[in-house]
Amino acid sequence: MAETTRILHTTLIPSFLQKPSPPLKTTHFHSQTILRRNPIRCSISTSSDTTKSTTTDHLQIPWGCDVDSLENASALQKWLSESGLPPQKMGIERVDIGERGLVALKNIRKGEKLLFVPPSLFITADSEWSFPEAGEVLKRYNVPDWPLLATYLISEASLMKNSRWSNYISALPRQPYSLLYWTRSELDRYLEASQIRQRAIERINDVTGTYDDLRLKIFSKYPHLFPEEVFNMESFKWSFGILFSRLVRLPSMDGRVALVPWANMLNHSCEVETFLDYDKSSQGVVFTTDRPYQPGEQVFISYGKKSNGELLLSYGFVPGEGTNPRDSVELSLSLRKSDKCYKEKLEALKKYGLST
Ligand SMILES: C[S@@+](CC[C@H](N)C(=O)[O-])C[C@H]1O[C@@H](n2cnc3c(N)ncnc32)[C@H](O)[C@@H]1O
Repeated sequence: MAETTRILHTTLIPSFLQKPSPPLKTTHFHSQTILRRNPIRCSISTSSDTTKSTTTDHLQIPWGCDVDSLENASALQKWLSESGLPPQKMGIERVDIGERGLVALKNIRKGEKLLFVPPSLFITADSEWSFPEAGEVLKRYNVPDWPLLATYLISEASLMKNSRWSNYISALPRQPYSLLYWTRSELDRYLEASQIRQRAIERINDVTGTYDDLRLKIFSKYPHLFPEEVFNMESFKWSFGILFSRLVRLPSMDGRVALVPWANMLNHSCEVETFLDYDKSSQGVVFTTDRPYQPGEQVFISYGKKSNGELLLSYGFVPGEGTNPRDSVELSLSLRKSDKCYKEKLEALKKYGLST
C-alpha cells in the first residue's frame, strides 16, 4: 500500500490550486445529458451517544456495501475475469482477520507469483473520466494525484451502474475503517498519550482543508460538473478513507499510485514480507508468496513495516496484541546545550541513528 504520510505531505498540503491555464472553451456537456449522478441523502441519526457527533444529520453514501458484506463479491469477480484478470488461485471470502479477504482455493507454493492484475484495471490519475470535462477542469488547475483521485472516485461512484468501475465501487465499503470518521472526543479518549492522536488530527485537517480548497476554488465555479449534493465533505471523507486504506504505490512503475481492484482485497499480516508491485515481464500487479498456503487459508501481503499506530492511522486497524514485531512508540528527548556532557550525549544519539 502507498506510504500515505509521505504522499500527503508532498502532494496534499502544498497549495496545489494554482491559477488555471486559459479557460476551457467547452461549455457543452454531452455526457451529462445521458449520465445522471446519485446525490448523497440525509438521514437522521438515532445514536444517543453525545460524544459521537455534534450534528444529528448524518449523510449516507449511496454506493458501496457493508464493510463485511460479500453481496457484491461475485459480481466483482465475474467483472474482473471478463475484463482481463487471468484465472486465480484465490477467491473472496469472509475471513477472521480483516472481515473479507482473499483465500487460497488451491495449494499455493512459497515463491509463487500471484494476481497478475493488468494495467487496464488500475485506477490512476490518468484514468478516463465518464465526465471528461470534470477531469479537464481539475487538470487545468494542476490538482495533484491524491485530491484528483478522490474526486474521480466520487464522480464515478455517483454514476452507479453507468460507471465502468461500478462493480469495483459496489464492493468497496460504504464506510471504510478510518480515523477520518472518529470524532475529536473519540481521538482524545482512545488515543490519549499517543502521538498518533496529533497525526490523526493533522490528517483530518488536511482532508477537510483539501476539500474546502477544492470547493472554494473549483467546485463553486463549476457547479454543473461538481454539484454539492455529490461533492461534499461526507463523500470526500469516504474517498480519502478508501485511498488511505487501498492506494498502492508501485515502485516498478516509478512510484506511481493506483487503486488496483482485486489486489485491494488482500489483508495485511505482520508475519509476511511480500509487497505488491508491477511486474514488467508479466505486465501486471503481482506479489510473490513468502510462505505456502493450503486451500481455505487466508493469503496475506505486507502493507509495510509499520507500527500499530501507523497501521491505525492509514488503514484503521491494529494487529492483535503482541503480533507486530515492528510496533514502536515515538519518544521525544531533549538535550540542552548547557548540559556538561552535551557532546558525548549527542555522539551517542547519532551513533544509534537518533536525530536531534
Ligand atoms: C486493502 S483493504 C483489504 C480488503 C478489505 N478487508 C475489504 O474487505 O475490502 C484494507 C482494509 O482491510 C482491513 N484489514 C487489512 N488487514 C487487516 C488486519 N490484519 N486486521 C484487521 N483488518 C485488516 C482494514 O479495514 C483495512 O483498511
